[in-house]
Amino acid sequence: MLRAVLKLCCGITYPHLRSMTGLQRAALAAFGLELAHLQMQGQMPLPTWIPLRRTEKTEAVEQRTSALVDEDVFYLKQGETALEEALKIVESEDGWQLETAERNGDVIYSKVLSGNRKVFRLEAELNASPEELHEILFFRLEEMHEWNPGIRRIKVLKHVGRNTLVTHEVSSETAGNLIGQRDFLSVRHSSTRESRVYLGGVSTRLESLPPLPGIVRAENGPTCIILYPLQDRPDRSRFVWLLNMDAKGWLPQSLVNKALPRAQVDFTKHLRHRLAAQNSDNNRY
Ligand SMILES: CC(C)CCC[C@@H](C)[C@H]1CC[C@H]2[C@@H]3CC=C4C[C@@H](O)CC[C@]4(C)[C@H]3CC[C@]12C
Repeated sequence: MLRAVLKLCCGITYPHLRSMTGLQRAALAAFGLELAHLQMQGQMPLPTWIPLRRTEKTEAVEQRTSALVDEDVFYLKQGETALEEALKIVESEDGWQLETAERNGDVIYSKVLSGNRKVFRLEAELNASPEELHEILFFRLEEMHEWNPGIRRIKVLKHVGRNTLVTHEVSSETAGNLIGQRDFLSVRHSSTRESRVYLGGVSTRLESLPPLPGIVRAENGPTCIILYPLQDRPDRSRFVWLLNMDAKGWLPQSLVNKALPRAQVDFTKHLRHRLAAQNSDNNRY
């Protein structure tokens, strides 16, 4: 019954949704996200394509659990593969061109992959150890909007073990973003090897979170961040970030190719401020 009512509502509202603007769209997007979360927490019925026999409860629960386990394995594999593929790109030696060299020593190289996708590799030194950055950039992902105005919000939709996440990321409409608001649905995976931290990610799909009205769903190809401790200063890190993004929407490629390295520079600037704030807190107490 509830499902029928929901379907009816969707049908009736569809033409109006298409003509919505501004705040209304944002409200609707938030509503959609909440529904998706309810569904993930099992407070809403699963879609009909999961065969559940409602009369035999235990069997239903078992089926649901095994479906989730398959799903977990899927995300885990997707995350690991993304990291491997991104590392191959970032560690490839040929075809990189210097894009920008900032006064503070940060550099961005770019490279055109087959299929004409331009990817960007930022290299910087940061005033924090790889573990501290791992904490900020992975385990405390949902706090990112607090220190980075380029991000509207990040929500972890699913945890698979400690090192794999499914996340929904929404960029801001403002803050030097030439391109307009985008959202991303990603699987993110982290791993640690010999005091280095690797963060990988790629766009993924989730039936319960289709693109939101009014926000263009962009796509991440395999991307990664590598955090190396500096040999003589283990409290500092070398930060290497591969940005591999299809911003989608009808935009001139030249505009996108300017906005992406700019977004990397901005991101790094905000990350530095975040680290500086943390360091001054530590000195105070
Ligand atoms: C220019 C327009 C299209 C996009 C601007 C926003 C970009 C720069 C934002 C949107 C989503 C953001 C990502 C969201 C989540 C993560 C995972 C984290 O572990 C490292 C940072 C990283 C990878 C962010 C990097 C910056 C990011 C890609």
